[in-house]
Amino acid sequence: MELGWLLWGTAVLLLLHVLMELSPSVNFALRIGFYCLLCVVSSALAAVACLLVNGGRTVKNMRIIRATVRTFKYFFGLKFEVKGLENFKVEGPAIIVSNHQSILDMMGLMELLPDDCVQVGKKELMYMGSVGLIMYLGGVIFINRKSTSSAKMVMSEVAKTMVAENVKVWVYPEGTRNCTGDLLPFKKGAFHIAVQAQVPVIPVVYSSFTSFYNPKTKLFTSGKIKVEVLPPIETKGLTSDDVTDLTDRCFSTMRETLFRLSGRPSEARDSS
Ligand SMILES: CCCCCCCCCCCCCC(=O)SCCNC(=O)CCNC(=O)[C@H](O)C(C)(C)COP(=O)(O)OP(=O)(O)OC[C@H]1O[C@@H](n2cnc3c(N)ncnc32)[C@H](O)[C@@H]1OP(=O)(O)O
Ligand SMILES: CCCCCCCC/C=C\CCCCCCCC(=O)OC[C@@H](O)COP(=O)(O)O
Repeated sequence: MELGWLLWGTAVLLLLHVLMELSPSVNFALRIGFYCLLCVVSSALAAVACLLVNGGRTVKNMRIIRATVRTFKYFFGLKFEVKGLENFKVEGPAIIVSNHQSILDMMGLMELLPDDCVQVGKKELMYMGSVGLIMYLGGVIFINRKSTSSAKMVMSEVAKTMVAENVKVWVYPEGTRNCTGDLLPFKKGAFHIAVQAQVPVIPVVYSSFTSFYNPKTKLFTSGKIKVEVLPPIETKGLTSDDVTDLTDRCFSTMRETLFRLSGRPSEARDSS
């Protein structure tokens, strides 16, 4: 009986392996499916650990989540080459902004995440079962993207609490995933918070995933991701009138860095 199961198991694994080799679509679906399964199962396990160790919703749980998610890269053959980590060492709170390419970004996020740092996420993520639960327990700030006024209210509250509680806040200023190898125009919420709280903005840039991950062409192989934490941009003395300029400056620096890290030629930069 047990030998029968073993043979069936081996046959199914072999079949999946052959299908993955033959078809990029099957390879992509299985690898993404496995990633989602890993997220769901690890979130459930991490949630139990968070509840046992810290008792409820607190940024301290991010340490447990970070340690869990950092193991994921080994399953997918992903390597991170990180530079500039010393730029996270600012006194007190800060706003961290980074580019957002895919759901795979959670691995890159946790690879770098400093202590006492929460992320801003869309409200819909809260309803993703154990994944929503772990985000809630880690202190993720959920915003309703369908209501500008409510999102702005939550962001303004964040500006106050991040100073009171001495936490850093990680925002994806593009506001959505974008896997084109370029940046979408930045939304200004993160920069408003930074100015309101008078805290620095720390830009983080991940090189383009397009050489190893592309949902359109069903590409998902192993790969190397270069990451750079850029020097903090001070906001002391800036007012709401300076937010547009601050946003534009940060966008230009990050775009330049993205192209450099991704090895994109300068003609391509100028023509886009
Ligand atoms: C194992 C499992 C893993 C577990 C991992 C756990 C980690 C989980 C990580 C989860 C990661 C999940 C990752 C994700 O889920 S990413 C998706 C969610 N994140 C975001 O959307 C963040 C970026 N978005 C913004 O910052 C937007 O601006 C918001 C959402 C705030 C509003 O967007 P909206 O599109 O509605 O409006 P608008 O941007 O056109 O702005 C309208 C006007 O308002 C002005 N304005 C804006 N804000 C403020 C303000 N605070 N005070 C005063 N004014 C403000 C603004 O300048 C503009 O005016 P003007 O300039 O045109 O005159
Ligand atoms: C009871 C319901 C059960 C539902 C189970 C759902 C299973 C979910 C499986 C895998 C989830 C892995 C996702 C990890 C977290 C990803 C966060 C993320 O990257 O969200 C995207 C968001 O930044 C921007 O959203 P859009 O690009 O605007 O869209």
